[in-house]
Amino acid sequence: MKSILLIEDDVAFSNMLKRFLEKHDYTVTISYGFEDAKAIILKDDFDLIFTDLRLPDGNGLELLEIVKKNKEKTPVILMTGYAEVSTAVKAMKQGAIDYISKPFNQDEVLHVISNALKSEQKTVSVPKEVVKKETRINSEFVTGISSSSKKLNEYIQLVGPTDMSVLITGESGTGKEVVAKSIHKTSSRKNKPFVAVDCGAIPNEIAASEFFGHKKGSFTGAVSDKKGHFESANYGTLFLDEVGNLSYENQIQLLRALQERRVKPLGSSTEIEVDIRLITATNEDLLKAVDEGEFREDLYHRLNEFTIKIPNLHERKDDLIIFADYFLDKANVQLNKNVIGFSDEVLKIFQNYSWPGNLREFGNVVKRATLLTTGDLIEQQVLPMELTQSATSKQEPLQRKSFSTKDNEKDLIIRALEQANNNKTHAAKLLNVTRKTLYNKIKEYNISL
Ligand SMILES: Nc1ncnc2c1ncn2[C@@H]1O[C@H](COP(=O)(O)OP(=O)(O)OP(=O)(O)O)[C@@H](O)[C@H]1O
Repeated sequence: MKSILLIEDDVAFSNMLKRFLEKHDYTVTISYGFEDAKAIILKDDFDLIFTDLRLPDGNGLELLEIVKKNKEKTPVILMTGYAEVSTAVKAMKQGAIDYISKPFNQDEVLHVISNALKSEQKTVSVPKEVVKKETRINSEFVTGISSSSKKLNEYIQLVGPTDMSVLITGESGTGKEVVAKSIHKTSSRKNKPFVAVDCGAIPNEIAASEFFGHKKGSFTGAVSDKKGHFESANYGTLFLDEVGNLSYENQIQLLRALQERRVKPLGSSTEIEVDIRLITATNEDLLKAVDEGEFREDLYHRLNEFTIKIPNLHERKDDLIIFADYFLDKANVQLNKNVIGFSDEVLKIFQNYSWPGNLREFGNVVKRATLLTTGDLIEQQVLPMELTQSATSKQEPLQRKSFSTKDNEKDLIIRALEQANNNKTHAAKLLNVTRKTLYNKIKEYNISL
């Protein structure tokens, strides 16, 4: 498989071109800027370099010079705007093998590339950089390029290798669990278990048994021995999501287990030593809960050795295209589709939407749109209404005060869940009730999800 280094700062365009070329059996590495491309060129070998003439921090002609000096045999094709053709011709005199003016069509680009490769018979192995990038795409974590994403990643890299307890805050669907996993993966515990527990989903009465386990017969319904989450996560990381939902009694039990580093399953007389790293997450204001006496201050400080706040998606607009692309890749694999990219209108709609459900909503929107797309590009028609409706025609608010009759209540819950793509935290927020109340209501009305 021939390898191409594609250097282009237009994220949407480069990602689309990458996917198109990959469809035609090329391996493509993208670089968005001059300095980054220079480092890659010096480090790895490619069969072809395909670069834009104008880059935010340099230009294609300088890159051409670097290639000619260091990787003399690698052919370089320049992409130019219409008015820059004369510069491109000059570039060819300096050693570029060809140029192509934008906008170009798919046949043109394939033709130019295959011609350039034919004239250069040298084959190089797939560079390490490519393998690394491919695994990044296969991984569950996208780093992003916005300044808030860079900061987020810095924090993960900084706190990951330590054993500090991390409290992750952020609205529903912003990626708290994904960040927790990423911290685990950068720690020395990475080959040990990562156990995620949704505290909002555990009824108060069984929380102790869930956390610490139980012995058969220790209470009615304990039909066999059960390992608790602490024991399951031993030597690894325990991630407690929605930690603010723990009852006061459960908070005391949790604090004790953390301080003593041992747990006792219900009905057992033996304590088990546990060595876990704790990561917790909340989308509530825990400090306010502390002030109001609902969350123990000592536990709060024990959990909060380091805090990471994840920004909302609308604060990470520079990352939108990268995430869109990541979710599209994922959806293509899951749905066995081969959609190449997004129309310009769709990208504009993505930029203008407020994304109340954050990355979870974005992933769901892209997946649904991928399923509905029959051509190469995702078009506006396959987007859900709430994205295409004008910002002024807001949906009827779903407020708790509307909870009146039972039928009305059930109906409201179903609507909220639909609107929130079955994200219970988001649905609870729309209804202005706690997540716990929502769980209880879902159970009470037997609502299937
Ligand atoms: N950095 C990221 N890279 C890739 N995918 C991400 C990233 N952040 C979030 N996602 C995706 O967004 C969705 C929501 O992420 P996650 O479940 O971690 O959010 P959350 O904040 O824990 O939500 P909740 O508060 O509802 O529990 C998931 O599908 C996840 O894969």
